[in-house]
Amino acid sequence: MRVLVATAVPAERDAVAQAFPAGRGPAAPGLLAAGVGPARAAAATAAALTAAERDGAPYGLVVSAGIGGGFLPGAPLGSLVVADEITAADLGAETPDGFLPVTELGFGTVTHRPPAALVRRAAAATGAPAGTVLTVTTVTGTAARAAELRARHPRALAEAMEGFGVAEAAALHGLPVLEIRAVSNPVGPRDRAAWRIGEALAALTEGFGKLAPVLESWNSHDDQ
Ligand SMILES: O=C(O)c1cccc(C(=O)CC[C@H]2O[C@@H](n3cnc4c(=O)[nH]cnc43)[C@H](O)[C@@H]2O)c1
Repeated sequence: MRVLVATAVPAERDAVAQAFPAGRGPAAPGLLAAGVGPARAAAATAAALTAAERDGAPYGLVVSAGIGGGFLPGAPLGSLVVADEITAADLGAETPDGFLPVTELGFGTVTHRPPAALVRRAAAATGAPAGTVLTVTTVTGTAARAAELRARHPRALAEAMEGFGVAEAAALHGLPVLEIRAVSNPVGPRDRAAWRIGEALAALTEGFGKLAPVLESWNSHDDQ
């Protein structure tokens, strides 16, 4: 089964590629630097999936991967998290009584759930905790916003900007999705000096090294 790994930027794509030094073989995934943000990620991922189908080499699994912000204490700097829920945190409406997700307005979806057995295997192989990974269109930059997100999503381990878009594209193609994030910064007050992008990229490489046999051996029929 072919696997497509969609990152936001080339540095993340290259960090994943380093885990597959030969760049080929059964475990080597297709790699796509899809762009930043859920809309761009969805469009680029959908285009790649359509092209692969057209070329007679369809993908069977899509993985959203990259760096992200971590909610402490579950996801400290340099750690890895696996999403068991991929949730669009700001897709909805503000009301005087608080935020309403689009689902409560009668539209669409706000959460995609990766296959449970795949999540378990990915978490076991990497040693990463499994939890909700939020997709936001604005990087959290205040303690108040971090507290609001945590209150609405108590299981959240991390936030990033692409997972939900990648998951929407995968769902439109009838494919399962997984999201893996390496924590580059805490979710909270903006402190650019505290970002540890190099450490997070190294964690991404190490994590994909451990994930390779899981991706290679997994097929959707044995998800239980
Ligand atoms: O605020 C800055 O100075 C700054 C510096 C470098 C990068 C950024 C980004 O906004 C990168 C967004 C990019 O990285 C992912 N990411 C990483 N951490 C977070 C986060 O805490 N919240 C949301 N997204 C994050 C995201 O997936 C994008 O691809 C800013």
